[in-house]
Amino acid sequence: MTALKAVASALRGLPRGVVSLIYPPTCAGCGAATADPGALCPACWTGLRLIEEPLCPRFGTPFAVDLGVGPLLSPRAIAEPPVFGRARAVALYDDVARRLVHRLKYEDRLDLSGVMGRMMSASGRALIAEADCVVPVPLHRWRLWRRRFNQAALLGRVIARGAGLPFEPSALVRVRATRSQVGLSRPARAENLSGAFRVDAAQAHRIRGRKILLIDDVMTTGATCNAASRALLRGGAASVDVLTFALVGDTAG
Ligand SMILES: O=P(O)(O)OC[C@H]1O[C@H](OP(=O)(O)OP(=O)(O)O)[C@H](O)[C@@H]1O
Repeated sequence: MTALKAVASALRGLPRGVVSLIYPPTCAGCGAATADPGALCPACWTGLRLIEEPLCPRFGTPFAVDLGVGPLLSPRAIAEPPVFGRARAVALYDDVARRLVHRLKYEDRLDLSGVMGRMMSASGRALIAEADCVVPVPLHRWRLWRRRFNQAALLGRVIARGAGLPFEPSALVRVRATRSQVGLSRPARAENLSGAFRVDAAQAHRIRGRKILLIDDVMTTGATCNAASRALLRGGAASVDVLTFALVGDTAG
């Protein structure tokens, strides 16, 4: 056993209170002291713009007012119907949600995938109940080599484990080394991702005929999730729903 493993194993054996004395729990959003590990402080909770009903059944975008007329599609869902069936997200990509995603993805805070994944499990309960398996949006192998982890896979693993669903991180592959979507216009984002994914022929049996829950950290235009969903459906998936931590944009109307 390495020294690091021995320390980790010893810490696991200690009562939680003792571990908290050595590593006091801090807020996942801002780093302030909290009572419980993996929790958000009251200020970050308040700052998180959680997405609640009423919302567009396709994109999951919240409506500003409840017209009381049942499920209504957003203008965007009518104008550009997505390839996936339904998308849901925990929060609008604002302030606290942005900070959480950035800490996970760019500051190597892999531990945040636990609390973020559990929030996604709660927001995506209806989608999870109908899914057969969980597939994360893959990174191209070069990006994975540089970053050393795939944030969508970390979140997907937490969600799959919580739901008792099969986790399939290698069924879908990113075959083109696309540039980051950050800074691109809406049409350029769609162009960038066009044909970027395909189902690995050797793994196709894992998704064939299955209802897929596709996981990503953020949805902005939906170009990434559309391209990934298209590849999954071409590869034989029965349907694709999307669950992300954050959704860029404001209310749908
Ligand atoms: O809905 P869209 O307009 O497609 O944008 C969302 C995508 O953009 C970001 O990834 P990015 O391309 O920056 O790659 P990265 O995850 O490797 O940083 C994000 O992680 C989503 O995958």
